[in-house]
Amino acid sequence: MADNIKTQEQHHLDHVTKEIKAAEKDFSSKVKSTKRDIKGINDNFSNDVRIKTDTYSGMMETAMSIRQQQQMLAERENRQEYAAKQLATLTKLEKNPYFARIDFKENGEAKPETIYIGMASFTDRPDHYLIYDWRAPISSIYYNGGIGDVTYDTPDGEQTVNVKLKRQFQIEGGKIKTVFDTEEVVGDQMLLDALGGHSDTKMKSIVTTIQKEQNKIIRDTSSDLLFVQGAAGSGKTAAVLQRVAYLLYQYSGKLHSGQIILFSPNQLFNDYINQVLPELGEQNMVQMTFYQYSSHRLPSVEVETLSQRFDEQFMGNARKINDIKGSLDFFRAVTAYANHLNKEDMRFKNLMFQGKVLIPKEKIEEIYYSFNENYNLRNRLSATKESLLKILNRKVHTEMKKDWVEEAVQNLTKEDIQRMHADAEEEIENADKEFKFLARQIVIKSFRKVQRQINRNHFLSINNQFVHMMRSIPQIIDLKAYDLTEDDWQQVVQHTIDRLKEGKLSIDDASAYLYLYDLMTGKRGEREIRYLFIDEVQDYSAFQLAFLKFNFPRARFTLLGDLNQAIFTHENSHKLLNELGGMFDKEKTKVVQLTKSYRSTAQITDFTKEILDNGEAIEAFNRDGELPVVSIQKDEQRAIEFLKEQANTNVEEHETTAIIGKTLEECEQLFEDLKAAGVRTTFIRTENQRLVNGIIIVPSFLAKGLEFDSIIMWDASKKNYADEDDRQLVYTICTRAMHRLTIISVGELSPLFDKVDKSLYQIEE
Ligand SMILES: Nc1ncnc2c1ncn2[C@@H]1O[C@H](COP(=O)(O)OP(=O)(O)OP(=O)(O)O)[C@@H](O)[C@H]1O
Repeated sequence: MADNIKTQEQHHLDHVTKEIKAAEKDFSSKVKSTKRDIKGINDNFSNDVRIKTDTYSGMMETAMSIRQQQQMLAERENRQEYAAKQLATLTKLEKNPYFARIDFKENGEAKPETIYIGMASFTDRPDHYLIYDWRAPISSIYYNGGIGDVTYDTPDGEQTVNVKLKRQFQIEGGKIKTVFDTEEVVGDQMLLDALGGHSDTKMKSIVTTIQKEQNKIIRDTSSDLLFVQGAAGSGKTAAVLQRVAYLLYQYSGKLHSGQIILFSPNQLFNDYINQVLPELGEQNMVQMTFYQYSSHRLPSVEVETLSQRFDEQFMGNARKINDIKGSLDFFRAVTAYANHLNKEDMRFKNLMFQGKVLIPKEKIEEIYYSFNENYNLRNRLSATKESLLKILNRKVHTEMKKDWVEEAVQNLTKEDIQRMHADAEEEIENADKEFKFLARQIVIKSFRKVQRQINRNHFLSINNQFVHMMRSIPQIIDLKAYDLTEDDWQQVVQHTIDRLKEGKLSIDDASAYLYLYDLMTGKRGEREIRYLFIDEVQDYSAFQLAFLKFNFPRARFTLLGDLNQAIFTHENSHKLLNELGGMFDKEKTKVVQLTKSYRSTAQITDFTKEILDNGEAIEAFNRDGELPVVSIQKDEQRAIEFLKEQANTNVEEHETTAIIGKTLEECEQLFEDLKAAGVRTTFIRTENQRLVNGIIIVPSFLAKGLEFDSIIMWDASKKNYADEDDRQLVYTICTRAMHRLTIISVGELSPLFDKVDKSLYQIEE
């Protein structure tokens, strides 16, 4: 790049920096002055508010002046908050104001216009933009095309401009480090620089190098369902996080981060991504795992954890039944079953008081079915509750006459009695009335528990209902279509019942249980949430997705997945797309494919794609590295020795290294063995831990969505990965590597690597 261009650009940068600094000064003094104002208002509160409480008008005047003070305070606080936010943005901008410049001509205009694009917009006077936010409509030019005609979306429809110049910058500490002009969409060189760095325990934003396909995902505002099917490392997670930032910008003032929810594969992943949005100047959305969502709603049930789910082997009939439980057929069956409860079969529990039946379940059932057919489950339940509360009220009188109440009245202390009167403000006329008053208070107080039980639907017997539903399924679903007999089904149901008796549910059963409960109680779902994201959607069943749709009825869905990385649902995940089709309006469904893999070197991507049966479509990004190493060692001791050497090399080269084992137990053993061999590692046992630098050991099911400079796959032997079912798991493990992949096998290598061309890796024996 000619020096004079760099000089000119530095000149421009100096000017922009100067303006930013001036604005910073301005906002900084605004923050200070509003702080002073707020302190002043608080200090002078008693002086400024004229307290007059003698007369009605005096009281009114006092109330008005308090209100005025409060309004003033709120207004100053808003101003201070705004100024502080602006100041924070400017401080960030000052360090790195922009990363690109575009010169373009709009239709019919003679002179090209120049814009600079950065992390936030900045104007030195109204409507005079020195920097455009990367999310502004015009900034799409940068992501959508190279030199020549480029089309982008504006609030008024599509626009085409003719791009004359596309310039990219790397700026550090107010100085331009590099400038380069490119003809491409986003230059490979810039992407190479971004991808060539070392991984971190926290994911970073990709704003400067967003790819065209990713930009489509980020800026989509028209789909109710956006389904992104992308290869490992194709930037699904990255795109979705920038999408959240985009939506918050686009709908600023109307949408806040609490209305966006992200379902992620595990807690470790949540921790890994939680810096991206703050880095982009936005707040994090709500993040949870499906397990957390289910177990939070079922506090008295132990829902199967990730690790337990992973260890569960479904064979033969159990597998077919699991397929049913995850299907849309089953979702519809639960819905149909709940509908029939409007007529019969609702299960109830007695309402108890002091160990005795207060309102028997037969009575509750009678009330429940006394309402006419037009009632639905929701208003049938609320009408029943109303009746039960009335009955409870009527029972107060009878209960007051019981011995225990008389005794309780006699045992009341003076303070108790005073307190009861203070609450009720009733006059004492004579001893009899006084006794009745106190007895009534005592009964009402002890009935409160029953009242709470009524309000919280505790008279419904969800466990019995769930069991009854499971038993009734053969009448609703044609089991033959799933190659199962009724006996097969009832056997598995018995297992579920036994589990439930111990207070446990599998994650699939928990979804059905919750859905049934929601229908029984007429729950309408969480209406606040406007956008729902699911990462690693291939590990969800169609049932779970339909359940989430039911629970978040006003949310638009963005689903990200890689059918090749289904580690829980296996082959079944391929049906998912079809089933999804039925849940959303076709017109408002968009499917985007991302085939280029950015995470790994070309050598690693070329190797990993051959593990798959249908990996041809995956395209490696042109970043060079070493060939993956496959090391087959005779016995465990030699394998540990090799592992130790490799781990030491990685540490010397400052690479973050993850040793990924298949199961938790295997990792535990390896951790002990390595400790004995003098290798320091951190063992990630649960998803609640944090990622740390250095060497970590992590079980395969917790490695989802994560990445590391270097991956060592531990024990890729035939005995460990014999099953065809493990193909996707092996692919998921190997694709976590950015720069280096080492596969160690104790004994014969898994046949899942048989298809990989020998020229794509280096073998060490
Ligand atoms: N446009 C881009 N510019 C720079 N880096 C990118 C870009 N797209 C993706 N990356 C990087 O590639 C890596 C993989 O991205 P990400 O984790 O989002 O992929 P993914 O599709 O979610 O992968 P997986 O399904 O394997 O978990 C990350 O380090 C991400 O920052």
